[in-house]
Amino acid sequence: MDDRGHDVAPAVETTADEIAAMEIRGAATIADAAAEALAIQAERSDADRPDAFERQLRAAAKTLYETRPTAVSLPNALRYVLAGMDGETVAELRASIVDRAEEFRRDLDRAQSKLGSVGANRLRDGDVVMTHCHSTDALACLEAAVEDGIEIEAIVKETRPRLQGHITAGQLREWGVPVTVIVDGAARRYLDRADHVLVGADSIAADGSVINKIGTSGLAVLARERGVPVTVAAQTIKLHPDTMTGHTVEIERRDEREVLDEEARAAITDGVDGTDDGLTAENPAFDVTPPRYVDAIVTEHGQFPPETIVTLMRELFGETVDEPWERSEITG
Ligand SMILES: O=P(O)(O)OC[C@H]1O[C@H](OP(=O)(O)O)[C@H](O)[C@@H]1O
Repeated sequence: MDDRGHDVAPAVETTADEIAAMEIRGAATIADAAAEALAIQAERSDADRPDAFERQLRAAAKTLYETRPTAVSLPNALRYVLAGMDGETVAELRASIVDRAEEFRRDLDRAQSKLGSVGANRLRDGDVVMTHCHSTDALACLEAAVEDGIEIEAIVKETRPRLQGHITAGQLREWGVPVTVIVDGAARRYLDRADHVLVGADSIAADGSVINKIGTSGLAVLARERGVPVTVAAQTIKLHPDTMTGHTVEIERRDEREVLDEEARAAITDGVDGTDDGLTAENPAFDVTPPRYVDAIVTEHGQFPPETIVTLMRELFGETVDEPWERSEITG
């Protein structure tokens, strides 16, 4: 039994804890880790009957699902792997989950590199690209451009509160791309030098809204004002099936200490008598960028104006929202 009351393998619990603590982070990376964790659960299951095995797998999926609410790649991954569970015996069920998870992880990799080539086509020699946060999908576009010999430069927003822009800067420097790191508040000033804004996504809604790291929507509005095109790099695993029937995407609120740690709080409240309950910090991790501020969503199936993404969603999911991230209950 884990802390959450689920009967799951300790390795699954560890993965769940790492996702919650953002040691494993980024929508695609989370999906990959979740699929791997389900395979580990299958391999290590001590169930002696098929129904017990299935229950354990669903409990593992639930443990992983309850970690973070915004990136739809997580439930999409879990549903896809669970939907492949098939067989009459524990051994058959186990093999089906392990194979399905492997297939999922392979496809995820392939989708990202295909998306990278599509995105690289938008870039030209000498282009300056402004980034926000750290997105492996966005970086795949820049990597493909570098591999094609296109000379680019990057302006990297540091991305408070967790400074994930530093990861982007490190990766780009490894590829030899000149990088200028700026504070988030400097974006408008530096957009004058940018030819593109390129970001990732945690979820894409059916109306083409992009849910991504907090600060993305402000950046997109500024980019529109400056006439700089905004490109969103997002594999189709980021398409949110529930939004096709009018559901909204939950925005994760993280601990206020990421914004205001104890030392900073103490410095502000220095001189205030007793506990200062009047000082709070808010920490929404994501925001929603309306489709009118986005020029293109780049996927492994090509690039789309955001308003047309629903057509791709219908093609992939069908009217019943079954494919390719097949529906099946995460809980038993
Ligand atoms: O899937 P990839 O492109 O790697 O990342 C997509 C998005 O996931 C991240 O969220 P967080 O850092 O997990 O909160 C960022 O918002 C990033 O743009």
